[in-house]
Amino acid sequence: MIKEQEEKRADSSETRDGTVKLRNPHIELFDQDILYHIALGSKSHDLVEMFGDVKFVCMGGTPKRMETSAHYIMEEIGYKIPTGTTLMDISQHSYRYSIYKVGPVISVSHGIGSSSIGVLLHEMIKLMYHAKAEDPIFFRIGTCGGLGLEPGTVVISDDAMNGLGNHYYSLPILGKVLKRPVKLDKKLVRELKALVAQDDPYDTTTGTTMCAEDFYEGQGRIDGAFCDYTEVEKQEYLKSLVTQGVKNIEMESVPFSALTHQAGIKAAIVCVTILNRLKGDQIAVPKEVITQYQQRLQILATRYIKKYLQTKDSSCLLKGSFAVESP
Ligand SMILES: O=P(O)(O)O[C@H]1O[C@H](CO)[C@@H](O)[C@H]1O
Ligand SMILES: O=c1cc[nH]c(=O)[nH]1
Repeated sequence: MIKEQEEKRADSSETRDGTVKLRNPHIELFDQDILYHIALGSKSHDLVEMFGDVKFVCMGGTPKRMETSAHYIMEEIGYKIPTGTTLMDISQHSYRYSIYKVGPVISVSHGIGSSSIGVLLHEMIKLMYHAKAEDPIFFRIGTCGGLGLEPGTVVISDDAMNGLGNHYYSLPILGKVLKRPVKLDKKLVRELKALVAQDDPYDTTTGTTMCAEDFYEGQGRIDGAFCDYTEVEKQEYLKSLVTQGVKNIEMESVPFSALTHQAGIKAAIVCVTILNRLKGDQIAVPKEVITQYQQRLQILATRYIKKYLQTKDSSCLLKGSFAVESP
């Protein structure tokens, strides 16, 4: 009972008026808050006008995936931009991350690994705060290595842990290690699972995601530039992960789930396996197949977004960002 209550409380991302609260008293004292890596600022841009309607922030590793995803969402939610214009990368002048906006949905790339997504999360959370966006939900849609799963399987994370099996995000701050607990919204996991269609031609499962600090040795691969362990030791390690309920390995789940939880933002991670790590390390799947696999993530996230928009006031389908196409 107590556990249930705790879960309910922890699952609730809602602050009293739904806007994102910052746990940083300094920001309010600045003349302007410069969101350096996304090339936006609280004074240089009207962030409320630009992003006040945001309900979803979808993140994924590559700019191309997030641009494609924005186009897919645009099609699916029936969002129109003027003929002769195209979606534009709002943070193009940062040369770091790419941000697309389609009505109430932001689609943004986060690069590889904890520090890259960590920096972006600070700035996206602050962006939501400055924009006064209400109850935004964050999704990470990514690729991963599966453990005993058929390539192309979709994994909805219900927990995340680091390479030491810890369910917290540790970061050295002022010379001391700060640990922030990992927490994903259980209700959101259930809602996403409920959107899996019986005739989806692939499996969708839930489980713990391991977040590695590296693609090669950090994930126990034997195909990096260095390797000080044997194939047998690697297999033992991967099997021990399976016994801990780990379904997949990627590189951002821990900071993503810890920092969104810290900000009181509901968040979910949906990844597609591009290989079965119990069978090998090299990614031999053709790029076109990986692109098809990635569409499965867009499909699931978009089902959720559409359902949300159908049940809420569709007037949030208002503002986007587009650029005029050159003739
Ligand atoms: O496909 P993305 O979202 O980049 O996610 C996975 O792929 C990258 C490694 O190839 C890491 O970022 C990992 O988390
Ligand atoms: O094995 C994999 C595949 C994609 N991304 C990862 O981090 N690991």
